[in-house]
Amino acid sequence: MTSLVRHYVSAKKRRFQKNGFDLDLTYITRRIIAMGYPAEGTEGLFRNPLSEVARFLTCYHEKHFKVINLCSERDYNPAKLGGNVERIPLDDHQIAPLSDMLKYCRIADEWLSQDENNVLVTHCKAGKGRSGLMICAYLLYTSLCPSPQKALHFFAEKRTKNGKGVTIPSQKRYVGYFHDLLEKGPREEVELQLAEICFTANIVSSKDVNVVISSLTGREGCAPIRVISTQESGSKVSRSKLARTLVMSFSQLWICGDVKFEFQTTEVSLCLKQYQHRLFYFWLNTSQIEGAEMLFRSKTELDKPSKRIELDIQVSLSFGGRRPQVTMKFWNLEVMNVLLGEHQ
Ligand SMILES: O=P(O)(O)O[C@@H]1[C@@H](OP(=O)(O)O)[C@H](OP(=O)(O)O)[C@H](O)[C@H](OP(=O)(O)O)[C@H]1OP(=O)(O)O
Repeated sequence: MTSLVRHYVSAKKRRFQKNGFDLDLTYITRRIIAMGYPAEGTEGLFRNPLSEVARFLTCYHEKHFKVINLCSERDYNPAKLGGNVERIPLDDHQIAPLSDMLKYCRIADEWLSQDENNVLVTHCKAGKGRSGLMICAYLLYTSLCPSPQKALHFFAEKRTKNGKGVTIPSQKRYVGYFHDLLEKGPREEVELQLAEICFTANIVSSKDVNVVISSLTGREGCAPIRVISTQESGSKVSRSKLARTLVMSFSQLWICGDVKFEFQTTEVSLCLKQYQHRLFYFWLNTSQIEGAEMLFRSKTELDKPSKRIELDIQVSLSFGGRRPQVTMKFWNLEVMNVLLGEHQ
């Protein structure tokens, strides 16, 4: 019964089923493993049981495995997996800053180059989104894959039966950003002046929309820079219900680093309490924006879009100016250069 539940939960991911093992675990290459969370207690009934993961690793890779836990939402005692466990905490369904992607690659490279028999085991919760993001970064770092598209395809084919590995558009975008970092070196940190958000969607004709703009601030997580609500009369918003278009304008709104835009509507629950319903979100890194506009042409380009949004949605951000970063420091250019220097 538990086996059926585990198979159901691991869905289309390829499992390791040999010699009495049945785990949500896949060899992406001979030395790179992705797996689902090694869980204990009730969670172990429907995910990989931690004791089975420990037994597998000891049986196949004794003293030659290192585990990287990418979950920010849960943890376990590293000793239960032999002690050689490192954590790079990332939030579920979100991006990793480029510095964390580089950190992962450095840890992987150092470990794998120590001994031909060493393997690297990466997991998040499902071992698909966040793990895929980091493993794709490493496939590029080691030139095993020549392009972001090839890396994403390679991971998806190895890890899943339906070719759906990293599916969140912002995570895919960050694999592209990482490739750019490897090819061209770190870019100068820039601040962008956000001049306008233009939003065309079915929801505009019937609902008020709130946009929460937040910025990644290292380990403190994501801090809101600005919340814009079309309900507030003070904000500069123009709406055409017929054209289903909403335009929000700003004069002095500067954004920098890894920035998240989350679009929401205010809804009322059955018990008459107000709550924010998320419509979709996306991430960008300001240094990677080259033109004066960033455009999302359809629902498929947005992260975790709500069922309430129709396919033909369009969102654009217009930037009024750019300047070298002066007020905030997200990742240290010097350190990035040193790390990349050693790589090249
Ligand atoms: O792709 P989906 O919709 O199956 O979402 C995965 C989630 O499945 P769910 O939606 O809860 O059934 C999945 O959750 P569960 O394992 O199903 O609890 C994870 O959150 C996974 O992210 P990651 O691989 O841990 O980074 C999620 O993967 P991403 O969507 O973040 O790629």
